[in-house]
Amino acid sequence: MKSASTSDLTGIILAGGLSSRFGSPKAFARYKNQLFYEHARNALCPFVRETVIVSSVDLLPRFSREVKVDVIRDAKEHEGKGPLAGIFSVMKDFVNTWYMVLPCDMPLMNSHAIEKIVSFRRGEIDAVIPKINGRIQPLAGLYKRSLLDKIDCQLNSGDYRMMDLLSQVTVKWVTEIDLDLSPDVFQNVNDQEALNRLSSR
Ligand SMILES: Nc1nc2c(ncn2[C@@H]2O[C@H](COP(=O)(O)OP(=O)(O)OP(=O)(O)O)[C@@H](O)[C@H]2O)c(=O)[nH]1
Repeated sequence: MKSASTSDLTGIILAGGLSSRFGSPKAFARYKNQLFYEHARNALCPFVRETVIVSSVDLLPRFSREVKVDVIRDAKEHEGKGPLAGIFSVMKDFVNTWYMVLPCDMPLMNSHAIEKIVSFRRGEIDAVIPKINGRIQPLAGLYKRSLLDKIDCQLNSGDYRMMDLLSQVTVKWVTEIDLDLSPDVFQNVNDQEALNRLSSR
């Protein structure tokens, strides 16, 4: 895979949350001989200056033992506020122009998809967000650092919804046709049944 210019891009892997439906931390679930977070890391790697895993405080020791990339906890002021808090936390600590965000629970995600998504970045837009089979995928999108203050304000107001952020900013929506890939890539795994289905294909 040919790598694009990477200096203006930081990768974010969202790995906090409770994984209550899955029953154990999803980042450390296994698919095809790799842990879930490793699939995300490998997809991002060719295109980013660095990848940052953002997780809850209880998982930090486990990540630090296993991972040779940056791992941080959610910013204290927004802890427990969901994925938007994770994005905020990385933007705050790692200054860059663009952030390619992935959840830790999309093990079919690959570099081809990332290459396509980041190729849509332009100065005049705030985010590139996939709309796959008509379904918006805000956790697998590209976000501009200029959104940092807006995200902070929104989280402070008690509104943690990604869609409320996206409704206020300039978004380039991209479909599976624009991205030239199978919708399966965006399949996320929330429970053991979904993992079993994926593994038995
Ligand atoms: N950093 C961070 N990531 C989060 C947080 N909440 C969810 N995520 C991540 O966002 C993605 C989607 O999370 P969900 O599956 O909706 O929530 P979850 O808490 O992990 O799982 P459930 O308890 O089953 O709802 C996953 O990659 C999570 O690791 C959070 O508060 N902080």
